[in-house]
Amino acid sequence: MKGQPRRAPLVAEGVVRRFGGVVAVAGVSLSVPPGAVTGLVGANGAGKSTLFDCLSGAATPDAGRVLLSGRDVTTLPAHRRARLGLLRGFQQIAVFPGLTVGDNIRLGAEQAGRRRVADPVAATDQALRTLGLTHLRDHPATDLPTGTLRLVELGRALAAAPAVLLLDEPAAGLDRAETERLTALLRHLADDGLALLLVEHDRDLVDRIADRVCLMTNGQLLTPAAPVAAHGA
Ligand SMILES: Nc1ncnc2c1ncn2[C@@H]1O[C@H](COP(=O)(O)OP(=O)(O)OP(=O)(O)O)[C@@H](O)[C@H]1O
Repeated sequence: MKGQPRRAPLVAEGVVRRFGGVVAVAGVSLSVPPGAVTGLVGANGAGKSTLFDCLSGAATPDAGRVLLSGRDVTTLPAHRRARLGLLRGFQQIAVFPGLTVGDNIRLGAEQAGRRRVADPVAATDQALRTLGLTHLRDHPATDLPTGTLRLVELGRALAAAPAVLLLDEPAAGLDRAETERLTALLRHLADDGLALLLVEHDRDLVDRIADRVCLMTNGQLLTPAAPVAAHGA
């Protein structure tokens, strides 16, 4: 993490989410600081995806609050949170195959709204450059390797100028070289100021990239802030 500590742009306070009798998230408090990678690990069914849903706006908590840069966004839907700088990537790759790589990424910039991204074309160019995809700008988003499609999806989030990025299994389906490239990229984004929360089953990857790791079990966070390593300090 660079410089002085800054206010965490994303904070969860006592978040609870139930499905009938199942308490999927049982009172989780968490802050996701800028300029750092926070890893979220835990066994299948621990509640990680449900917590992500509550943070991103895909689900509304039954209790507790979600704050984005100090603003209570607990009941705001995902697209409104995106306009405030909270973006999420999914485990399942979701690019639009009928569009080019550039147009897929530009969608993210457009959806962010002009108040957040004044120039969607420039934001698209910047994301393409960051991801090393400029040469594929006019390529249809079909017949591309999984690793490239993941980058396109990441590009859509980056073009929306996120302050907070939630990534669910971003390395799923990637080979070793692609995983290395993604790891370096995510680290670079965090060092640039992004608040990154990462759910990842590849514990080795988490330990290499994360500034701290939160362990979730039975809907609760066991280790809210265990330091792992100093990156770029
Ligand atoms: N839509 C749903 N309806 C009922 N129960 C659900 C629903 N979604 C999740 N659950 C339950 O909530 C608990 C937490 O699930 P969740 O998917 O959040 O865990 P997870 O840590 O993301 O697991 P995985 O690593 O397998 O994705 C589990 O007991 C799961 O069965």
